[in-house]
Amino acid sequence: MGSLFSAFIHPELRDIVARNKMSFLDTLLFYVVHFVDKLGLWHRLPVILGLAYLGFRRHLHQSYNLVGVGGSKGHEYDTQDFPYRTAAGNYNDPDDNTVGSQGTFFGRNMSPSTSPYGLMDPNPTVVATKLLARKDYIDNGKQFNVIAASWIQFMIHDWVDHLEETNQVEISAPEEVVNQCPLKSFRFFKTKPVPTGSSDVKTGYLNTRTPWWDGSAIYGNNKSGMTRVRTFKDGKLKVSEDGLLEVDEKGIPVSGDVKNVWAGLSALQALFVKEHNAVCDMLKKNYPHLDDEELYRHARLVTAAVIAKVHTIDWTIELLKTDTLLAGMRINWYGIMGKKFKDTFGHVFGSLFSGFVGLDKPEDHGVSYSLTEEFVSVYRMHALLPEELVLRDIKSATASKDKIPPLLKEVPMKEMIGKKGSQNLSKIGLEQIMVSMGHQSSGAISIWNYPSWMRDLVPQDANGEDRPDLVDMPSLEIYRDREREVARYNEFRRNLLLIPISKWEDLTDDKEVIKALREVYGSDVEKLDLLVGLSAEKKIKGFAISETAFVIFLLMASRRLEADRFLTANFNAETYTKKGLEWVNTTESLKNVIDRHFPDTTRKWMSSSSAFSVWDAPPNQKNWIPLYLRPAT
Ligand code: HEM
Repeated sequence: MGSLFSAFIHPELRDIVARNKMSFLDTLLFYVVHFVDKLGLWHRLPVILGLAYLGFRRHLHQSYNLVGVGGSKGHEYDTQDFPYRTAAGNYNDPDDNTVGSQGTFFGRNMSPSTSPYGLMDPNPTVVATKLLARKDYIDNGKQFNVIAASWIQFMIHDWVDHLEETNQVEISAPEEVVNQCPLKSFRFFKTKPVPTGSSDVKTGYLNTRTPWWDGSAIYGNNKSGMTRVRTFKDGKLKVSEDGLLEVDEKGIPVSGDVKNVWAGLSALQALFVKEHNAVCDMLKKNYPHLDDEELYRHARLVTAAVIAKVHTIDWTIELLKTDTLLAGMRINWYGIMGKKFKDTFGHVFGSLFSGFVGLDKPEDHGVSYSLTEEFVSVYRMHALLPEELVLRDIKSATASKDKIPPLLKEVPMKEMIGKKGSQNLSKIGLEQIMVSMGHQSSGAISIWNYPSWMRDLVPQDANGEDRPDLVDMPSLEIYRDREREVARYNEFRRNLLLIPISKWEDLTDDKEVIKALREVYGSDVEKLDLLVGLSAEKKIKGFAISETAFVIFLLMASRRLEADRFLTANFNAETYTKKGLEWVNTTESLKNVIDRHFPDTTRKWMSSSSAFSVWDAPPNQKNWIPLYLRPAT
């Protein structure tokens, strides 16, 4: 494109455009996107124009922000031989049976950081103490509740975790902050670097969970994990009589993933075990000839798709509460013609019209599916967690007009994690914890809002056993991003074609925050750690996360759907069974799932439209203007 146009591009983005060797059309799209960015305009546009912007932006990221790590390791196969989700996530991608299986490389959304700063520059404990540690609890108002916080941990435990080394590192707090650090020093295992055998990204890291949206947080990530959770009768999973997860002789829950669990996560695992078992009952009734294995396989497909759907058209639209995102997420699932059209005519005219789900074949945009380092980094959302769980009394109270159950007690979060958390959960019960979490606002993703109790946390290993070394989580998270060569904030933005900041005032209007940023990073905005930048960034109205994090979501949320054979080519009655597919197609929200297992609970205790907003929030008002014709929210 001529020099006339390039003069208008932010100087630091010119290099990125040149490095990416963009095609003519893409350069044009980039100009449009960049022009809108310069005016800070996209989220203020009417829905239809906002959607066009997001479509252009996503297209650019699909072309320039998918970096494969490690290359192809597997082989082609006949997909008909594997009409089910395997225990370790292999045999999903038709071209390579290993793609997305346990132990494969994390991909990247950009090259590893070129930052000149060292691993300890500045010391992670200084960053954590001065910029992350919670001062006064900031919550999310009525928008997002503690179920929503637990939900995203439930998803993280489905998607990602890094393989560690066996040798440890130690971080010590320097004198300037040591008095404010509950741990003067702490030890942890390094992330294990593995040679990729490729010349572009030479070292990579392995994902110990299956990155597909396959419900591995309840089904396990390999054969032994799967065997542990199954009853091998009628396809069902183990669940205890009180409806919670079974607990083994060591006091550890029996579930697909038990690392760093707390009661909120175990509750969601239990709820979806119940969902799986209910699907098994339904299938057995309709298809009495199916054996245990067949029932298990179909029920897993159905339950995993329900989870993916709840996340896409319920959780995400509460996280990013604007009409444009409401439209965008529904388009991802149903297409622009909407649910009624798709229910009537099936998947026709491609993804724009009918959504990703049910596409003829999976689409990976030329890069084998994986989740990425940058994806993990933007999901560092521990600030969502409160200091205490506020327990509500649902037994003695009768339903009040405002549907708010009386407060029972506040339980410190430390009492709700690990084995102690399991014991406490068994006293509380599934229904009570769901209602309690439903009525409690989650923490806001903001500076100075990292849970205090996580500064001396007892982590659990993959077997659910307490680790001997306590960790300072916010410091550890700063170290992790640097260790895995994830770009720092400004480089991250540039690589996502977002306008970088040139001074602290570009990041935030808060003078106190700017003062603290200067104290830690001086005037060097390039040094700013990603997690701090994501927490400090001015937010778009209605967004509970930063715009920078959102751009990774925009790319990866679609990818999780469109790259998966079981949500595209095999999302059909033959693979799921007719009744199984109907189950997915008639479940629209977490509320539907809760209602199925606790028929009275939401009627009695929930006023809000979504189970992810605080339950006493007023329901969404009917808006008579058709969604696509609405002005900006
Ligand atoms: C009580 C609840 C939770 C506890 C006890 C917990 C604890 C932990 C621990 C100990 C780690 C490993 C740190 C390391 O060695 O690098 C971790 C990683 C992580 N957690 Fe949490 N967490 C909780 C909830 C959440 C929530 C609500 C989110 C929200 C998205 C979340 C997202 C993550 C992510 C993205 C990682 C990085 C995974 C990786 O390195 O691959 N966690 N968490």
